[in-house]
Amino acid sequence: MDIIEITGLRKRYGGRTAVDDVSFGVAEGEVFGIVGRNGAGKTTTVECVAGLRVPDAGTVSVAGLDPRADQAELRRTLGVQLQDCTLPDKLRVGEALRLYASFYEHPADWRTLMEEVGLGSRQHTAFAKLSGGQRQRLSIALALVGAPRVAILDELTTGLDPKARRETWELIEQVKARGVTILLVTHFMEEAERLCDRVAVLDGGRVAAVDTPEGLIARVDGSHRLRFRASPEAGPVLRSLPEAVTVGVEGDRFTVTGTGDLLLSVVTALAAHHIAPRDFTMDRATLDDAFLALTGHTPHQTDERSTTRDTRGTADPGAGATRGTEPGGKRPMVQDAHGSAGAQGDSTLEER
Ligand SMILES: Nc1ncnc2c1ncn2[C@@H]1O[C@H](COP(=O)(O)OP(=O)(O)OP(=O)(O)O)[C@@H](O)[C@H]1O
Repeated sequence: MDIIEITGLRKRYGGRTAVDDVSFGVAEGEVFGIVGRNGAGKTTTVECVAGLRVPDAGTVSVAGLDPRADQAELRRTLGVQLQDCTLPDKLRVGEALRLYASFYEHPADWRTLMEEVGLGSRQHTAFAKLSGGQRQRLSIALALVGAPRVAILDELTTGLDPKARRETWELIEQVKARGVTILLVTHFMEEAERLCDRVAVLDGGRVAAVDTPEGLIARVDGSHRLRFRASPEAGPVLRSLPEAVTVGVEGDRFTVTGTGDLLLSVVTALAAHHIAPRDFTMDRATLDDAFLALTGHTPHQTDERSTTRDTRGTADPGAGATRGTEPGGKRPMVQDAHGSAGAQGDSTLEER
């Protein structure tokens, strides 16, 4: 049984369908990516997994739990870091971790966690004084302080500089190495390619494909590209190869795209005809190319169904958090549905 199972998930906001018949499963220990453009339905999907939204149709289960019906138990299983998260400016790193740890019966050791995420020297630093990368590391630590089996990390590296992004990736790899299952939302294909065992491509609220990054890339026609110089006789030889999808010629420069064993078949065929290629280079398609091939858009475009996001939250008093009340619609760093064992009331996010 998969640790996360989503079947036929559908969610509408007013007349707009955000998530439409989404199904996939996540195996325990996997880093599973959800990729898509802005507005594709990624956040809504993970909010349903976290029990923060009520699906209009379909079922979600996390370690056999129903995220809506079994909220108390879910808190012990699932750690959540949602997009645009924030904490009160004056709250210090150590205070935040100690506070969040206090919500759990069997938390991780917050001091150890603080060291592991590289914030040991920042224990007494106020949230407002942290850099973007440090805030993200803190948000990962807060998502893990309850020692969850599953962590949801939403757009973790958006807004980070390349160095901070790479450091965050290394941290996620360490979390994976502990056996934590990670549901990772991103619109950075490089991030998904590097970190994810499998990826669901969401487009217009629907699943366009679920596969390993390599599997998605292999679906791109002409996913391998060879460039070299050669004598004109190479043209007919290359065009006769079943592995070659396109053969371009400009003077003595050849560009051949294809799939599978393209390199081997090109080199073998040229050698058989005593043609020696020069200045040989090879590159392969990326997940960006696969995304474009699958959806017809680049991951950085916005879904035209999308509207400006509202704060999307209620001021649910828990964990000292101020969900939905921060300027700019920022959310608390870790949703209090899972961070505050003592939170009162319904933790569903408000809908327009
Ligand atoms: N609270 C809401 N009220 C109305 N519409 C919403 C609300 N939340 C999301 N939407 C709409 O639902 C669709 C899916 O949004 P969602 O945030 O799930 O997508 P996303 O892929 O996570 O995008 P982003 O990367 O921008 O967060 C979009 O059209 C969005 O405008």
